[in-house]
Amino acid sequence: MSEQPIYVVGAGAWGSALAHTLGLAGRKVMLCGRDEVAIRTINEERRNPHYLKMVEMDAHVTAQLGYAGIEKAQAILLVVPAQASRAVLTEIGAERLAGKSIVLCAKGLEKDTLKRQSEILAEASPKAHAFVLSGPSFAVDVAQGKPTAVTLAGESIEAARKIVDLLAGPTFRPYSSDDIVGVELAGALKNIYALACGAVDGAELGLSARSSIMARAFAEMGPLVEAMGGAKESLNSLAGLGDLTLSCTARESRNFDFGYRLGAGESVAQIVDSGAKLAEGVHSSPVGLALADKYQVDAPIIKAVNALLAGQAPIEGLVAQLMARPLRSE
Ligand SMILES: NC(=O)C1=CN([C@@H]2O[C@H](COP(=O)(O)OP(=O)(O)OC[C@H]3O[C@@H](n4cnc5c(N)ncnc54)[C@H](OP(=O)(O)O)[C@@H]3O)[C@@H](O)[C@H]2O)C=CC1
Ligand SMILES: O=C(CO)COP(=O)(O)O
Repeated sequence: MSEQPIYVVGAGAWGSALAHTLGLAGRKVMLCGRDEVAIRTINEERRNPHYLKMVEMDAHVTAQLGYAGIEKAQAILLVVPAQASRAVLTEIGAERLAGKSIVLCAKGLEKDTLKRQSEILAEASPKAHAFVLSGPSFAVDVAQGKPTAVTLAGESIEAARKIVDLLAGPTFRPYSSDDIVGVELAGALKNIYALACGAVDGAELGLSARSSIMARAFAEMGPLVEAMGGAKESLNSLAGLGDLTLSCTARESRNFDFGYRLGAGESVAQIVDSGAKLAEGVHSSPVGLALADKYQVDAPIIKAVNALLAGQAPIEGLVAQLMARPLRSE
């Protein structure tokens, strides 16, 4: 029997980049999208007309509308925005996902429910096996074959290693972890902090201020991760420190860019109305704050980002408030 394809659900920037890199590694891939023109163009012209247009999609990748045949997938990568995951999993259906390895690639927390991606999967298909892919990885870099290392978490190291072997390629190197909670929180929270660091840059508060926010963000994450059942040590990883560093320093990060524009004086509405790309942190910020409240963890930077998004204060005022907090040891 010929090799069953890996299904990649979501033909946006990250889904297309992952499909292409898996194809380059010799894997058979089915890329599932919802846009007819994109599907046709990928199959006929080997490029996604909406995302990463410069990339010639590897010949191992086929695209299709919807999820036909997904029950036979070797593994499934879920690569839609965090707020869309539940609807997509529900549409695919619990039965077709049962017993399958599902690699959750979104870096976000669900609004209203405060759920992580693996919790959403457990509700949508209790018999599916959750894995989490996270770490410093811009789609454009991965798609262009630039060297990238990421974290792949599963219920156990042994389980994670099987998926690592399936996804690894010459330029894409996953490291295994058994801390699903820590890894998915790291990915979601770094987007909130990227908004803060972007705003600091946009307001020209200086590189020293930006690094201070990054370091304090790293310290802020630990107690929340631990309170929610993850391991603080998981933050010393590609998914933790690695992604925080990338997203908090690069204008290529959509979250950083969104924050930058806020810091430079635009409002959330202006940025959204201008057709800004997906910035997961905008949706995850209120969830992060609610979780910090729920677990009684001090999270002044997440609080500040929420105030910034709500238009309650400019970043300059919020940083001044952070500077006025009681002095203490690190
Ligand atoms: N881009 C990156 O560098 C990285 C992104 N990620 C994470 O991956 C996730 C996806 O990001 P990314 O691919 O960049 O985002 P994009 O905005 O580039 O793409 C999102 C894709 O999901 C599709 N989609 C949106 N809503 C639905 C829905 N309800 N049902 C079906 N499909 C839907 C979109 O379809 P349509 O085009 O038709 O709107 C689009 O193809 C995010 O959580 C992000 O944080 C993680 C690492 C790197
Ligand atoms: O997660 C990412 C890089 O690791 C992509 O970041 P943005 O979603 O901010 O562009």
